[in-house]
Amino acid sequence: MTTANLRPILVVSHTGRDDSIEAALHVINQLRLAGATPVLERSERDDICAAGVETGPVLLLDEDISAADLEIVIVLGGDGTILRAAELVRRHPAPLLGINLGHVGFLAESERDDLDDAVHRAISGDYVVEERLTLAVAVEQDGEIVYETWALNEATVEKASRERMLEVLLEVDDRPLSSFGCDGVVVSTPTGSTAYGFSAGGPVIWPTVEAIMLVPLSAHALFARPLVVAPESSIGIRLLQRNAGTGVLWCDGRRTFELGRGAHVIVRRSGVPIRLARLHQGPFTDRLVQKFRLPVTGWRGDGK
Ligand SMILES: NC(=O)c1ccc[n+]([C@@H]2O[C@H](COP(=O)([O-])OP(=O)(O)OC[C@H]3O[C@@H](n4cnc5c(N)ncnc54)[C@H](O)[C@@H]3O)[C@@H](O)[C@H]2O)c1
Ligand SMILES: Nc1ncnc2c1ncn2[C@@H]1O[C@H](COP(=O)(O)OP(=O)(O)OP(=O)(O)O)[C@@H](O)[C@H]1O
Repeated sequence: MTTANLRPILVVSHTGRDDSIEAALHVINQLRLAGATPVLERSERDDICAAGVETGPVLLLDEDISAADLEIVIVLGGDGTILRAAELVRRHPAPLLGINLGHVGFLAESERDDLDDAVHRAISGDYVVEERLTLAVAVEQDGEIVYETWALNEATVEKASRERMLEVLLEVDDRPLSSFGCDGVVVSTPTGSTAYGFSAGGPVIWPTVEAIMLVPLSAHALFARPLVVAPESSIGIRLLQRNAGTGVLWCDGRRTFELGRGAHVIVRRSGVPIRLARLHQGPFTDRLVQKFRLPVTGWRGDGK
C-alpha cells in the first residue's frame, strides 16, 4: 500500500501514563514522517496537551473525520485501553492494533520494543485481520427493553449489595436451567475466557472456537459448573423477586446498568465482531504460555 491511498490512522493511548503519552507522540511523528495522517480523540489531544507537550496538527475523531473512514487504530496501553478503543470503532472496518504498554496486554499484538516495526506494518498494511465474536446484551424489565449494550470480553451480572447474595435463575435458549444464590454470573466470549471468566474458574477457549461461556461466581449450589454453549444460544439471567438487594450489569468493566428485582438480562452473540490486526501468526498456545508465563519446563525436568 502507498501512503497516497492510506486513510487516516487513529492513535489511542493511556493518557494517564507518561510513557504512553511519550509513545503516542512518537507514533504521531512516525505517521507524519511516513506521509500518513494521525487522528486523536479530542479528550486525548487535550490530555496530551495538558501534560505540557504538543501533538502538532492532527485530525480529531468525530469532528474532522468519522470512525468509518479510518485505516487502522494503533492502541498504546494494556487490555483496558484496547477495550476502550474497541468502543470507538465498533461497527466500522478499521482493525485495532494493540501495542502493550500495560501490565498484561493479552489482547495486544506487539510489545513496547517493537513499536517502530508495528507502526511501519500498520502503515504498509502488512497485517491480517482477525474477527472476534462479541455479545449483544439487553436488559428487560416488566416486559420492556430498558438497556442495550455489547461486550468483547464479557457481560457480568453481579450483586450490588456486598452483604447480600444475588438470587438468579439461569436460562439457556429460553429454558430454565438452574436457580441459585451467588455473587454473580459471568457470560464470556472466547476472547474474555482469559479474563474474568478465567479468574472465576472457567475454561480457556481458543479464539477460533465460536462459543459462549457461563461461569457462576461463588454460587451456593451443588450444580454451578462453568458451561459452554453454542454461539447461537441465548442466555438469560433473571433476578428473582425474592432478592433482598439489587444487582448490577457490567460489560468489559466499562458499560454498566443497575438491575432491580425481576430484571431479565439477555445475552446473545452480536452480529458485529471486533476486528484485531495481527502481526504474528503464531499459535494461540504460545501466546497463552507467554502471557501467563506457564511453566512449560516444570520443576521436575525439561519435559524430556
Ligand atoms: N476478578 C477478576 O478477574 C476481574 C474482575 C473485574 C474485571 N475483570 C476483567 O477486567 C476487564 C477490564 O480490563 P481493564 O484492564 O479495564 O481492568 P483492570 O485494569 O482491572 O484489569 C483487569 C485485568 O484483566 C486483564 N484482561 C482484560 N481483558 C483480558 C483478556 N481478554 N485476556 C486476558 N486478560 C485480560 C487485564 O490485562 C488486567 O490485568 C474486564 O473485561 C474483566 O474481564 C476481571
Ligand atoms: N486515557 C485514559 N484515561 C484514563 N483512564 C484510562 C485511559 N486509558 C486507559 N484507561 C484505563 O486505565 C485502566 C488501566 O489501563 P490498561 O488496562 O490499559 O493498563 P494496565 O492495567 O496496565 O494493562 P493490562 O490491562 O494489560 O493489565 C483501564 O481501566 C483503562 O480503561
